[in-house]
Amino acid sequence: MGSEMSTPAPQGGEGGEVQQQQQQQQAPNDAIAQQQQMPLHPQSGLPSALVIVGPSGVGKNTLIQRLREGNTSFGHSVSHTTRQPRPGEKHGEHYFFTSKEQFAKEIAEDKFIEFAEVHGNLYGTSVTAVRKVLESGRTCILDIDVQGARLVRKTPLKAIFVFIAPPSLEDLAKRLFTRGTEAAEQIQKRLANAKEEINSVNERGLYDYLIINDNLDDAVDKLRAIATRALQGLDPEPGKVPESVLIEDAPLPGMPPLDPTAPQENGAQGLLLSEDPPGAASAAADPLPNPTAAAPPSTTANSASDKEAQPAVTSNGGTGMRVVAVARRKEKLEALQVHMHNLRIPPTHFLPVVCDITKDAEVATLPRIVAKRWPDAGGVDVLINNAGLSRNDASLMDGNVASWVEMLSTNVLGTTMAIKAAVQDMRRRNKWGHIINMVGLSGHRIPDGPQGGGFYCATKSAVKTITDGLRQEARGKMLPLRVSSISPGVVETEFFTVKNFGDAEAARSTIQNYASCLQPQDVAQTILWCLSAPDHVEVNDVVVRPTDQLL
Ligand SMILES: Nc1ncnc2c1ncn2[C@@H]1O[C@H](COP(=O)(O)OP(=O)(O)OP(=O)(O)O)[C@@H](O)[C@H]1O
Ligand SMILES: Nc1nc2c(ncn2[C@@H]2O[C@H](COP(=O)(O)O)[C@@H](O)[C@H]2O)c(=O)[nH]1
Repeated sequence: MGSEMSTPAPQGGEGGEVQQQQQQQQAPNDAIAQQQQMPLHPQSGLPSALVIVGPSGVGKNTLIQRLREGNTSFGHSVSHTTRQPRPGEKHGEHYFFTSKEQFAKEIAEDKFIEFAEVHGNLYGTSVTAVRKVLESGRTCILDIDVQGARLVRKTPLKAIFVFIAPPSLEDLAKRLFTRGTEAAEQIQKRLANAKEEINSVNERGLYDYLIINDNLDDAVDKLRAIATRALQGLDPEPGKVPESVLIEDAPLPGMPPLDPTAPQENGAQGLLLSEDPPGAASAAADPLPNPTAAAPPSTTANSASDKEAQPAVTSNGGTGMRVVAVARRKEKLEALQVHMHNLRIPPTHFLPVVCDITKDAEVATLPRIVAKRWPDAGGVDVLINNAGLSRNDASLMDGNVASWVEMLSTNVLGTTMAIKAAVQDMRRRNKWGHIINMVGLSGHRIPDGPQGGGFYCATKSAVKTITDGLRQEARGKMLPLRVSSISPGVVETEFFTVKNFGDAEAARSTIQNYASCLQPQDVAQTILWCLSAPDHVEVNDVVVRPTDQLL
């Protein structure tokens, strides 16, 4: 996720030095040991510290202020910073505003438990500031960035770590702009760093709690319960950070306003999911059309990221479908978004979402994202599972196990988790739509070849069985869910490039073995045909291949 988001870690120049110095900060507790009259690691029963982390503008200070209102049990460690004070900020109250030279001197004097370069300025927590609060028998609150949290984790300071996340990057951007304390350029920098900071939630063992600061009162209540534990010196409760966390992406900035007189789509929504592997496309004989597109009410599709996805996604033209395109590669989705914009498809009808379909928590969030972005849409009515990743080092005799795992988790588990998320959304609304899985010819036969496409074919056979199994399950429960699969032969997509680990030349020579290939539009048309069948007709499987493809 978020390859464009830069990291907040210092790089080069002053930042580079900071990083080196941080690395030398092997035992920040040395500084503590030298200076302490009382230990920073209180005995059990005494208050723990509370470390609050989160991207700039998420509301950390607001929450801390609300927590401390009328409650003297919580103290705030005042940090040092080299950034300029904002209007109204007071030295010694909001920060100790310090010159770079003074900050460097204090680093050399081992004054800090942790310090880091954040958004271009230095920030640090002094031992004295923390001790001052602890000595008064209160819980000390540290409001620090991710790098600082990692460093504090290594000290003996007994603390509970809480990550505050925004409901979406869009909300975060709004908050920073509304706060109005930074210039646009600084806001862009903070937003660019936010994605990486949010990703730190997935670092095992870094945080004890995750709070999404959506409704402020709810977030304050949650923080108060955690802070009370810290005050009582209790250990954090286990399992309070989900295994994987996805925060919805912000829309692309800078799109020109749409022409209000341009014709508008209307109607259905659906998801288009695609495999979107880090490289390109795949296997022996029948690559999947990378984009699979469209459907009525709400369509979600995985692996909608490739250029080839465009015809499929844009095939919603004239059908009134609203399409959610889901893929791992943000830059591909952005290109698709620009393309849709140029086609005058309004944001009400096309929603790109970055999501790794091998991550259960991310996939499970998709219907919630659709509901939030398109509250009028109801939910997901159509799911198109396009996941189809193949690797050329996956022979059954001596293949790479990592490639087997990658194919299995993308093609089989990704598809199944997406089905579960879509079906649960349909059940919640008691509105049953259509699920279309891309099986491919590989789900029906194994092509010849010394490289061996057997494992890929096994995953596609599994998708075929899952398609049939889902239909049986729906029938058994008397649900009017329609389940179809499409089995294309060779389609000209990135499939072979991914299969060859990005080697475009190898991909080209594979494609040249075929006089002609299917184009993504051909597959998109087949999808539309399945969807257009009257309610009492369920297309089960459509095999479609280039006229001159033999096997
Ligand atoms: N739940 C919320 N809903 C809407 N707005 C909020 C919410 N929480 C905080 N805000 C607003 O968001 C803005 C940023 O909040 P705040 O200054 O507390 O963020 P912060 O995380 O401390 O930022 P920084 O790290 O830059 O110091 C403020 O204008 C605040 O009023
Ligand atoms: N590592 C540290 N990070 C800190 C400290 N004090 C604040 N911060 C973080 O910096 C950003 C920006 O703060 P702002 O006041 O300029 O908006 C924010 O996210 C804080 O969490 C510190 O002592 N160490």
